[in-house]
Amino acid sequence: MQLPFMGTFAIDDFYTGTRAALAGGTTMIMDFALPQKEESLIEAYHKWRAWADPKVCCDYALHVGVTWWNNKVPQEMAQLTREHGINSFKMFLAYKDLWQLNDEELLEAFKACKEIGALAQVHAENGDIIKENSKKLLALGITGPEGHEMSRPEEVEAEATMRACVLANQVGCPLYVVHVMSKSAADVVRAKRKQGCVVFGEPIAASLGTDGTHYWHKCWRHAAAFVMGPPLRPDPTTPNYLMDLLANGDLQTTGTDNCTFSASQKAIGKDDFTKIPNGVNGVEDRMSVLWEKGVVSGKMDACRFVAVTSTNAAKIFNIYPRKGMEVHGTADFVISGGKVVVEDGELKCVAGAGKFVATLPFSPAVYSRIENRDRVYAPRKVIRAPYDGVVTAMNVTLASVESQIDSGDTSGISSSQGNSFYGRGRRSVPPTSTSAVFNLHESTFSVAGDQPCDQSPVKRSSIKVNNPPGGKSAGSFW
Ligand SMILES: NC(=O)NCCC(=O)O
Ligand SMILES: [Zn+2]
Repeated sequence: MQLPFMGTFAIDDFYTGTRAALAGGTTMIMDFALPQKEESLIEAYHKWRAWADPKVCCDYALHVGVTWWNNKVPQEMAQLTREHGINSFKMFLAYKDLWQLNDEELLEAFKACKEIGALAQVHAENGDIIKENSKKLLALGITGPEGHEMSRPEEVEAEATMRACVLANQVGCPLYVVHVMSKSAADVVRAKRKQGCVVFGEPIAASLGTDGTHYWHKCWRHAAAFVMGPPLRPDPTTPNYLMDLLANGDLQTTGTDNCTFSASQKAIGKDDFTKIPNGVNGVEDRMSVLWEKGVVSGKMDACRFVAVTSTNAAKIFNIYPRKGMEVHGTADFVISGGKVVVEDGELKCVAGAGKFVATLPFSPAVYSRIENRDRVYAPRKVIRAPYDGVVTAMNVTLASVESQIDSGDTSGISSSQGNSFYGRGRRSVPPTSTSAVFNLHESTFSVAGDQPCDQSPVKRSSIKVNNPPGGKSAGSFW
């Protein structure tokens, strides 16, 4: 609501926006407080509270954006979590030169979230690629809304989604992917969840209800109305696909990213698609779109509808159980905070009646698995008896080794020296043990065939290793 963005302000403010939410059956919203570069996160939070508190008609909470990085930012994040009821932070992989963080900053932000029990959220698109593609398209004379989608196709969203999942997983941070707009990005979320990552995916009313073919509409005003980031996808099977994933549990919640601009605001970009303010509506329509495309279509039952529109988000953002709502398909009556605010289609909401809802850190729905993983997968050292054999003296030269061998004194030479590059021809070194038994568990292993501790008189032919001991790994270690 009223987001300052791309040279203007989103046209829904906290009054009209929350009024619309209630009219559609939504009794609490979560908005984003997004600091400008270098602006204090705490100041941005207070600014949004001052905008919202006198105007909201329903309850609301805030996510705060981490739109730039220095060593003060994690301190402010911790303070927001401790003192101001913020338990989620949004990081942008897009909007280069405005809000975009690089990978190093993302890692720091993810580490900070984990430390304070917050949920990391990402806007997943590769801003560097978008910048490059936009330049090319504009140079080709493609200035209309279709250029918006062409500059940031599915792959650009999927890459950033994958990168965010990997970075977050590497530091054990739970991740929430906002506005999942494409089949490819949804597939990444699904695959990462199957691999055990703690990641949640949120399609929105727009991506579930319509598609990106509108960007090619002949009426500029019509096409521009659909411009948002990441874009709606021209593949018309996308909404059904996302709904199926939502129905079967691969995606978890539904948002809107409600960020509306009038036609005249969109027209800031009438000659250049990169200047069209990004954002679409949805806060009033979300429940109806979900009911129609989710339940009436037969993809999900009423209980799953409640879960994906309300309960799952409440659990993830640690404000469950606190809300209760009975629905009859459309919002004939809406009760918010014990008061009837919609009765027979008539809105009876009051500005300032909503209250700020603090969100506490370490949401059990998010952190119980993280804590379990940390405990089970914690790196552990192998407990073993100390090595009590010979240790090679450092700075041993070839000459000194050879003179020791010639004199028959091999006590100071480790077996690895004996079989080193220089030692290959000297198999006449007398074995210190006559046993031919070879304990692979206690040896190091050379794919070249020679065992560094091999003192058996039996000369072995080379060993071809197709599979390393312990099996193959998908990683790079082997
Ligand atoms: N999504 C969008 O186009 N506008 C709102 C800002 C953002 O989250 O990207
Ligand atoms: Zn976003």
